[in-house]
Amino acid sequence: MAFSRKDFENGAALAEGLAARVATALSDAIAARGSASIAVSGGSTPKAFFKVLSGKDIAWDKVTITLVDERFVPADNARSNHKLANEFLLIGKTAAATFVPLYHAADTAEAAAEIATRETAGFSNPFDVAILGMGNDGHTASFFPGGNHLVEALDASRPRGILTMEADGAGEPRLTFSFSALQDARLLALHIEGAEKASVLEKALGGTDEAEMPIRAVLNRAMSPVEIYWAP
Ligand SMILES: O=C1O[C@H](COP(=O)(O)O)[C@@H](O)[C@H](O)[C@H]1O
Repeated sequence: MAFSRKDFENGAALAEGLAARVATALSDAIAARGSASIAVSGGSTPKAFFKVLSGKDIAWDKVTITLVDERFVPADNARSNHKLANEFLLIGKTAAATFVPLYHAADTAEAAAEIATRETAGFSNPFDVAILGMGNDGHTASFFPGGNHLVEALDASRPRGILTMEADGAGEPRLTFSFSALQDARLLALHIEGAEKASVLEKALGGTDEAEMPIRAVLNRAMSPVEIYWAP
């Protein structure tokens, strides 16, 4: 288990701190390899972080952005993570980046996952940056407790790519990067806010049952150290 935790006074300070860390990681990647890749989470937590990151003065035209996970819904759906990215991240300077969605208007989520796996293969090995979130049920990405493909999704030996996931707590069918594709990101961060998420994190750190709390896979056996960013 390798992790560090940075606590901030409030969400605004966290957004500044995490955006500065990510901007430096992306700039370092561009300097070293000529391009950079980042996978970001959706949900309600990342909005302030996205806004600060979108103002960072880096070579966004050399950056590819995708999502850690997505609902099987089009980008105009209120629950789409792509819509969240459009509104809070792909604005300002970040608009020069290339965005690669996970959702595709295929007949099935499985068909969309195959397309997304093909379209992300060129820049996800490994990601320069992956920013994970965590739900109060201990899910991260779309690794949900009770998920129909949870075992495959958490299998580190599985080829990196996108899987589908259905679970009682997930709402729509989901598309998610595999654990294998996220766990070796050069910068692997977990962004959580609020007292409840702090308690969920403590519980996760106190056990090993990944079926109960899939975030434990990341905390316990990711290849990269996990940098935890928290604010009340
Ligand atoms: O379903 C999702 O939820 C998690 C956590 O979201 P939050 O609203 O509690 O911040 C998120 O990390 C994931 O990307 C999203 O699809």
